[in-house]
Amino acid sequence: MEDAHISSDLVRVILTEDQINQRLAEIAAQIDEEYRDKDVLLVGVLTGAVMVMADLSRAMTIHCSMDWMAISSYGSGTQSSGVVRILKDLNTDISGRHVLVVEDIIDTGLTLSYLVSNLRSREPASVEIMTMFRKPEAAENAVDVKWVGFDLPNEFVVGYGLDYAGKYRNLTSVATLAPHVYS
Ligand SMILES: O=P(O)(O)OC[C@H]1O[C@H](OP(=O)(O)OP(=O)(O)O)[C@H](O)[C@@H]1O
Ligand code: HPA
Repeated sequence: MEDAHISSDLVRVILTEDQINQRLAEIAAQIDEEYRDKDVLLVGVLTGAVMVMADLSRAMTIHCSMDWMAISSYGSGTQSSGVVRILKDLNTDISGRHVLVVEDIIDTGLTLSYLVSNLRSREPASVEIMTMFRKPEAAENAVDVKWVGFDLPNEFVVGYGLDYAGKYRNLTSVATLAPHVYS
């Protein structure tokens, strides 16, 4: 029977829970300022953004609404399939609304470039992006991101919403996985 504790599968912690919380507080203060006089709709991208949406929204002190989309490009592995699909659309009509997309990670940037052009076609008052993590390759699919928590090295990481094969999302830090996990 494999060890049920997540920690036995980790090699290196890249970001601690404290670092994540501190950065979230800084970003939440900037978002408060930006949307002080606007009715902002936070759009979380399922499933990975659940953690950042919950923590960011509670670090904010202004009113906000929330909605969710599910988009898939990764299947169950570590490589983007390159094909982006909407699995669940918004419940909200965003025409004339100020939309802030909340993401866990921008890796290739494919998911967000598709999502942002899709949202813009619905004629919102504005669309901005907040992502907790960003990988170097994101620069290739130019998406204009207003708030980035952390720039990460180009390796596969898990935790704080990020999964491998559906697991590790509930890790409170961000870490790399041991080779035995992939074999
Ligand atoms: O910039 P990209 O290369 O497109 O990658 C980023 C996307 O990949 C992950 O989603 P995934 O499709 O794995 O779904 P999940 O959130 O349910 O894990 C992540 O949550 C982003 O939405
Ligand atoms: O490094 C990653 N980890 C988990 N999910 C991801 N989706 C894109 N990049 C990653």
